[in-house]
Amino acid sequence: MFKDTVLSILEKHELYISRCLQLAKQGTFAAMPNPSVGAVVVYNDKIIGEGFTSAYGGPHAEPNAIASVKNQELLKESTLYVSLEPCSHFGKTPPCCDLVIAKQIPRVVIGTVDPFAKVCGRGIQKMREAGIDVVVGVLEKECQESNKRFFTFHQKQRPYIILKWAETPDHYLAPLTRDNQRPFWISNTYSKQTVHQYRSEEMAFLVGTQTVLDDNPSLTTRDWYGNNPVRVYLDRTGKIDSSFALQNGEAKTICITANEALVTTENVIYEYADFDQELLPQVCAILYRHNILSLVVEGGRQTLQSFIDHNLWDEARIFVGETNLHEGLKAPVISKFDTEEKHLILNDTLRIVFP
Ligand SMILES: NC(=O)C1=CN([C@@H]2O[C@H](COP(=O)(O)OP(=O)(O)OC[C@H]3O[C@@H](n4cnc5c(N)ncnc54)[C@H](OP(=O)(O)O)[C@@H]3O)[C@@H](O)[C@H]2O)C=CC1
Ligand SMILES: Nc1c(N[C@@H]2O[C@H](COP(=O)(O)O)[C@@H](O)[C@H]2O)[nH]c(=O)[nH]c1=O
Ligand SMILES: [Zn+2]
Repeated sequence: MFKDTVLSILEKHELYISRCLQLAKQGTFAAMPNPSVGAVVVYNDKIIGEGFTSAYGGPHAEPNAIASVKNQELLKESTLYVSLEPCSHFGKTPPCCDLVIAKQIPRVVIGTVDPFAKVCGRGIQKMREAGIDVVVGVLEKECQESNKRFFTFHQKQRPYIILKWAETPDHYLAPLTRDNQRPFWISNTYSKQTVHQYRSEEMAFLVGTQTVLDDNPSLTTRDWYGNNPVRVYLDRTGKIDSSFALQNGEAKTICITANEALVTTENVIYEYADFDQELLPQVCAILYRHNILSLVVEGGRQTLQSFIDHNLWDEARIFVGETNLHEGLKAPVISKFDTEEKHLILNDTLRIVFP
């Protein structure tokens, strides 16, 4: 298709990095906490090899792309395109930059530098020192966006934070009074299934104390495929005991508390915080220590509003149901945001808002 078109070098670079980004999407959730990367090998304007990051612990995109090239001799005259700088450290796999050097690939085009402190330019430097022609910064913003959880984690030392709640069209989160320890459902069953899909995609879900007391949530992935997220809840004094679902051992669970008499059990890891100081920076530091790249804050109102008021959010997913409540607990308010998408889920509207 492109044979008869004369593409500038930059257009070619952008074309192949775009393909890397398409490939990277295939690995996004399985690779976490690793970034998902795409790589293509190009010989004489033709793609001869492709790869993306395997599930966590498996080979990275570059070895996968290189291994897919049938005639390995052609690597010596090819260009490797990759959406993130090839790694230079020994993690679960050996450094990708060493493989690129060993295969004598003469040119490498990189989307963006790796923000991870152990790499961060070292992969590029090592390849240049080996005589490889390295170009950096093609579709840089798009490449960073494709690994937004990983970039937020390394650049801000906190997880990528998604706020999520369901509200009525008249902006209520829950009725005023409750007579059982179950959630009051505002959104429909397909929205609920969507939330369970989110639970399989993001690394942790957090709720406030009152939500645990009122709803007794499980925060598990029951209505979708995949793993349960890490469950996190706030419990300053220690009101939540083993009768609550969050302590049933179904998933790794972290309780953030001020009560140092609470000791970690098989089912709950207690992390201590000073609730007289700003709590949320402490929550972020604890989750960073647990290597949690993404967090969904599920409620309730006070907890969500405190993340909003501290500007500690990267995305909000708001499910708007179809039935008014007329009175109740008011939904959180985001008074300023940059962009908004709207999707229909049967009669619910899903608003996705970015700061
Ligand atoms: N429609 C929906 O999507 C959802 C609805 N809900 C509903 O929301 C209701 C609960 O909301 P709400 O009453 O606002 O309670 P929360 O669940 O937000 O819990 C509030 C409590 O958590 C602790 N806490 C929260 N944020 C902070 C902070 N920044 N610093 C220190 N402590 C903090 C405090 O505990 P302490 O006072 O002990 O220090 C506070 O009283 C429930 O009825 C539930 O059904 C909940 C989730 C989602
Ligand atoms: N009521 C309400 C939600 N409530 C959220 O879901 C939690 C219950 O999770 P689980 O016990 O795993 O099903 C509950 O504590 C609260 O955080 N979510 C929604 O998508 N729509 C809704 O209408
Ligand atoms: Zn690598």
